[in-house]
Amino acid sequence: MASQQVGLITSSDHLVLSINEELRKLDPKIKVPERFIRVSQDPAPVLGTSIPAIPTVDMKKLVSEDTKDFEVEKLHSICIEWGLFQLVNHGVSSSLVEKLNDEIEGFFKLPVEEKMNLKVRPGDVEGFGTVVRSDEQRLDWGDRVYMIINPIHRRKPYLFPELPSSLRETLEAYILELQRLAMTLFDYLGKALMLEKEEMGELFEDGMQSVRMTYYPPCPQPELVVGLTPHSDATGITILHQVNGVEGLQMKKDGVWIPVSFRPDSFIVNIGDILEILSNGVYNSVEHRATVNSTKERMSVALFFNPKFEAEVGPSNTLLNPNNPPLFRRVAMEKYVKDFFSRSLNGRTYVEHMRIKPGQAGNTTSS
Ligand SMILES: O=C(O)CCC(=O)C(=O)O
Ligand SMILES: [Fe+2]
Repeated sequence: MASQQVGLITSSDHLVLSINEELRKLDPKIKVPERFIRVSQDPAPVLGTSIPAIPTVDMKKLVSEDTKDFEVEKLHSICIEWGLFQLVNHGVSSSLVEKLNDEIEGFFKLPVEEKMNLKVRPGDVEGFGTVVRSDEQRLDWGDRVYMIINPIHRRKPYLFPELPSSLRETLEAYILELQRLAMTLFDYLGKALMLEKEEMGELFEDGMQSVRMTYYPPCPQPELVVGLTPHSDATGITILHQVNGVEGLQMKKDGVWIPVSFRPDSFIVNIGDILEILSNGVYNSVEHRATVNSTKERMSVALFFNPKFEAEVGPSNTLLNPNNPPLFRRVAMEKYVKDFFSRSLNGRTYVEHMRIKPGQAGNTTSS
């Protein structure tokens, strides 16, 4: 039987792409179009046997007087060694999380024409769809919507306010809960790094926050594609929730891809570029990617927590001394965001771009 091509929806300017709804009902004989094929992109092996358990941080232990010293130590070594952990006993109610799951599933099931009302506009990166920067760009096997959610005046009037009202309300409640959680985590990360007491709060309170919701359809040849290109997050921390329990996240550790398995009632927290820079390289902004499978659709929602737009990002002065000079340049947050948005997701390129090269001054801003 002749192989069928999977339909793609592109906007007239070819900036935006979304995988057609028909992917849901894919005939297993359908061949993956060339533009999705990524096999040779990252040949790092995937650990198949004796997969190490993803480390766990227990929020209850972190905040309890009796256990917090031990848990902060643990948090510190996990952020150095892994840059990623599952957060249990996070205190976000399971009924809110279940409601959010239903809403996100409902959103991705909407007719594509409705979702395209939220499509990324030319020159922008926020909205529904993937920005396609060149004809050669290989595409991810997923549909996604990305938007800034905080500060509120930075919300695009045609995005967050235009989400279906029940999704918007649930997401709003979830964002509030996760803001609280993220600030608590920043507080303990500051303790773990032995920063000045107010340093984390001043940087991240009322910070720039964004959300990405992603839908990964089943793929007839999952080994040929990726759901989300390998990347590190340009954030302080990211809190990821896997909507329908289907796994697919992988992280790179010591040059090897490790499947990230976690308790369904936990969140995955990962260290982003900004915390690697702030900690002067002590913490690791972990490279990760999403894989897909042949039978099950997968969905995730990631909340990204960044410093406030007015802040300057750079290694914390508390950590610097003549024996520990800055490893990264300083940059105004506003510029950092602009630079990041002008690039495609791709490995750890941005954090490496911020690294001071031998002979380079440490106080220059990113170019
Ligand atoms: O879907 C996932 O598991 C990963 C999502 C992610 O890494 C992101 O949105 O930045
Ligand atoms: Fe990510």
